[in-house]
Amino acid sequence: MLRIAVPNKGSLSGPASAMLHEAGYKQRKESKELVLVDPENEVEFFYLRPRDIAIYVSSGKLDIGITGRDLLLDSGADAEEILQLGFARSTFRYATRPGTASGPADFHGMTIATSYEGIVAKHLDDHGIDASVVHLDGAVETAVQLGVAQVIADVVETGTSLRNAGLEIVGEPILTSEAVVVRRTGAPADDPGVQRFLRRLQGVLVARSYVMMDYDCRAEHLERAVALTPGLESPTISPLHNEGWVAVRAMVPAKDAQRIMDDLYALGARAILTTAIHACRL
Ligand SMILES: Nc1ncnc2c1ncn2[C@@H]1O[C@H](COP(=O)(O)OP(=O)(O)OP(=O)(O)O)[C@@H](O)[C@H]1O
Ligand SMILES: O=P(O)(O)OC[C@H]1O[C@H](OP(=O)(O)OP(=O)(O)O)[C@H](O)[C@@H]1O
Ligand SMILES: [Mg+2]
Repeated sequence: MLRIAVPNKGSLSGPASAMLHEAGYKQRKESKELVLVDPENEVEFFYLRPRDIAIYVSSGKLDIGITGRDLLLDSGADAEEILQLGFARSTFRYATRPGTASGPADFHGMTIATSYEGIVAKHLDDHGIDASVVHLDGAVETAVQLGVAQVIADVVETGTSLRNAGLEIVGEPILTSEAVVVRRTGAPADDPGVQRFLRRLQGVLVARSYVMMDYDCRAEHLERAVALTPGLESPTISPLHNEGWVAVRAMVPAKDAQRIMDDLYALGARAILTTAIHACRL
């Protein structure tokens, strides 16, 4: 049975469970459940603190886990990401009060507050910056106001938390993060259970970002129409009862669907329909 670590709290928890549910797995009904067996799908889910997940996976006690890239890197655990999941997207950045520093090179002798000590210590070391790091569990934006640090390093999504604390970003992003699937570094890549799990999640990712598009067009416009809807491999073309017309079916990126429909219409295509994809295996 495949043993999978799932975040039990925080920003990753809800979207991770939703994605697993969409992939056909049983998910816990109550936030107090710590382990859930899904015998039909031959998997066992362990609900763990997001920060601990890479450590469990690197120990080999669990086969794979869902966590944030930033948490994986911060842990220093011997684990690697094998699939990007597209949620909990953020950047990791330094911030200060305006006028404190124009770049990380100015941090010499300052104190930096963060919940991600591993990432910050490595970044400072890599750039030869001699600053102290103070570890805080959360709400690090307040550390400057309370005089615990002159600089913070934290997760930034919209920047609202920084603005509310009167802070501004300094320097380039230290890293960009999103939810990822991790496994122990060098674990066999061809494990059939892991491969099946990844295919299911990839199916969800595709179903979320593509729609199916159908339309009719005159045969003489087919090449130009197909250039707009090339599909993932190649579109399906079927003859219509009306001579000189064909029906086309292709997957298109959901975000482009309306623009493509406009362009197809302008080309003379008609009966243009888009439908949601609920699940797929490519
Ligand atoms: N506002 C946010 N937007 C996007 N991703 C976020 C946000 N806050 C945290 N994350 C991501 O969530 C993961 C951190 O999860 P974790 O549960 O430790 O923290 P949290 O979501 O801040 O919850 P908590 O309230 O328990 O601190 C990281 O991968 C981080 O990049
Ligand atoms: O750029 P924003 O959209 O404001 O999002 C970033 C904030 O969200 C998270 O905080 P969270 O609310 O989880 O609290 P925490 O700092 O205690 O973890 C993160 O730690 C930042 O503080
Ligand atoms: Mg947080």
